[in-house]
Amino acid sequence: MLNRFISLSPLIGKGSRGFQGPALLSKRQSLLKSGAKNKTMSAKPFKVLITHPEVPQSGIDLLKENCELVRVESVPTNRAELLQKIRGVDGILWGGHEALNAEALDAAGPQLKSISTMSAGIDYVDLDEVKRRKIPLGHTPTVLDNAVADLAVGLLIAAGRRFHEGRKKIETDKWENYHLNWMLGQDVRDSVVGFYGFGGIGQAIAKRLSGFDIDQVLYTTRRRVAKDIEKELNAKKVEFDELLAKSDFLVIAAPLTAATQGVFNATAFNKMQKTAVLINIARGKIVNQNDLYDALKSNRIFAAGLDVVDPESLPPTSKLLTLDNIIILPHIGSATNRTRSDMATIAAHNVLRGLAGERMLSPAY
Ligand SMILES: O=CC(=O)O
Repeated sequence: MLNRFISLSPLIGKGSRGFQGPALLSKRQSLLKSGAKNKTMSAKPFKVLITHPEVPQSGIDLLKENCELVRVESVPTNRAELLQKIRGVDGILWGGHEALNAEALDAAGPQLKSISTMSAGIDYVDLDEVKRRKIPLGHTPTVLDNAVADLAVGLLIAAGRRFHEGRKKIETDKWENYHLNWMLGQDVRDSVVGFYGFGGIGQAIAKRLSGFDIDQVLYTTRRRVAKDIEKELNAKKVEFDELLAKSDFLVIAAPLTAATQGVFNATAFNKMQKTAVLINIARGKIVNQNDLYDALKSNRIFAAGLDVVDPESLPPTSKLLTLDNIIILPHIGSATNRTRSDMATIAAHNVLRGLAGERMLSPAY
């Protein structure tokens, strides 16, 4: 009966999975444009909590057709409000990055059938707890690949070509371009670009960089990517040590897990080239920040560009901010209007599909 009311299969293709790479992007784009035109019902059988007041209207409009919406109003999220409003809901669109754990699931109650985050990374979710309760969980990878990839390319050039340091030179009246070797940076042309993690975001970055005449893409992942993707992107899977040794630019694009936490530490930096540039658009905790500070301060590596740090917010007193050879952004990889709206659309579809007992568009497990 539930399926009859809110099945999205005709709209999004039964069993369709989340985006797996550039090849499938066009399919996702047409999905997003198609919108959801479900049959309007007189009674709304589901109660869905929206945990953040700024979830874009695209997602709200989809959900409100068939669901009674309950909304958290506070920003940053007031946990007490969330825990009170979560009681008795059937579905949740988890709009922020606050802990989705046993406390929240207990407060919701056993009728909870469907949750989607509005993020690609789900390191703030207690996944074991969600799985144990057999609650379908969705997330929103892929729709943010392009926005994050654009930002990563920006960071890579900004760090390699010393944008931040250049700006400081002007501010401190140290414009010394009468020196021929002043402010020289690293070429992207003919460089080896390494990826630690090579999913949709990594591949979207590599695709963009092919326009910069790079020499080769290397990547380290658990599983090899499809051969046609390797061919298209001139990419080769290598062991971590080779990645460290050969990359001129090394981009971290892997999820934060127990296995990836702290992997970029002093040992790793000591295996990198002195001219190497490190980019992190994934999660701050993958990098040991003290070791990164030392590596940059001693010019053990050339520069770093970070969109993610640990903790977030980074305190303004952080010693990282005293360095010239680092550029740091406040985790804005997916922060474009269109991407945020697409994320809300996919999250809403996930929630609706979970409520209908159907496979989510982007299941997280
Ligand atoms: O970092 C952003 C995300 O995981 O969506």
